[in-house]
Amino acid sequence: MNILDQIIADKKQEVALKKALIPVSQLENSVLFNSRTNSLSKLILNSSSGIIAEHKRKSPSKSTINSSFTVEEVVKGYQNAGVCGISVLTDMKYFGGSLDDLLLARASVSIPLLRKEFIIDEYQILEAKAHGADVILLIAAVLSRQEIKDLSEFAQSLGLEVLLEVHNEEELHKSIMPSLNLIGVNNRNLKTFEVNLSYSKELANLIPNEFVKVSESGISDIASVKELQAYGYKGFLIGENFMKTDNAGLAASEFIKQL
Ligand SMILES: O=C(O)c1ccccc1NCC(=O)[C@H](O)[C@H](O)COP(=O)(O)O
Repeated sequence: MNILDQIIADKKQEVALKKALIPVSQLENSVLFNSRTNSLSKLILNSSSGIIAEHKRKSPSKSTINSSFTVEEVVKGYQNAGVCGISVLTDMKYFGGSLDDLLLARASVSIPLLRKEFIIDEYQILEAKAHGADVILLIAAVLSRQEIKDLSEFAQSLGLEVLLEVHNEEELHKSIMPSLNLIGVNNRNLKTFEVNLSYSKELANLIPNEFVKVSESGISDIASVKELQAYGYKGFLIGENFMKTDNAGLAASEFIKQL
């Protein structure tokens, strides 16, 4: 079993447990559930940098990245730096995140928040909305076309945008449909952890222009962003490069000033 299969097997158990503990009605009655959402895709299209900065404590590929920052200081630093949106990892076992992180982020900033999660069930989309997300992630490698359709349409019916993540041509072709807003190419192979920006470059022309193109993972220098911009990428999801420093917000600010 590769790491992605393991994460999904754990996630199925986690979701079943949470469904038994917290009823849908509780999520739907939460204060944030009926609040308005912000469009990440519009902000990216109107920005010159397109940076989506990630709150990431640890990862399966790198173990601990940073455990000393508070969520509030990271996300406020990112917002002050001028990022378009913030990705908040909510998986506890593999990334050290939680839905409380998302809630704290929502209380601290007004810019769009992406719930970075392994979404396999509508229940997790209701959780995302109830905890202040504006965007959800769907990973093509772990979902069928029908599941992507059902989950993305459900998210959009709640006012959430959808970032669909692919890693190869087959996943991209399977997934293209109108109920997506952004298409992200993950430069990290989630089964082997190999990182290579060539994945974004190879898929760039195959992504229809109506979707905002996002390049994800392994981005650590300005030259890479400029190169990817030339391939039509407007959004850049960056986690470790900022989180591994002493001041994630400052690192993001210095990065954006050079763009
Ligand atoms: O980051 C990992 O090791 C990882 C392993 C297995 C599944 C997902 C994983 N990461 C999720 C992400 O997509 C990244 O956190 C995100 O794109 C930012 O990447 P980076 O800038 O390289 O931290």
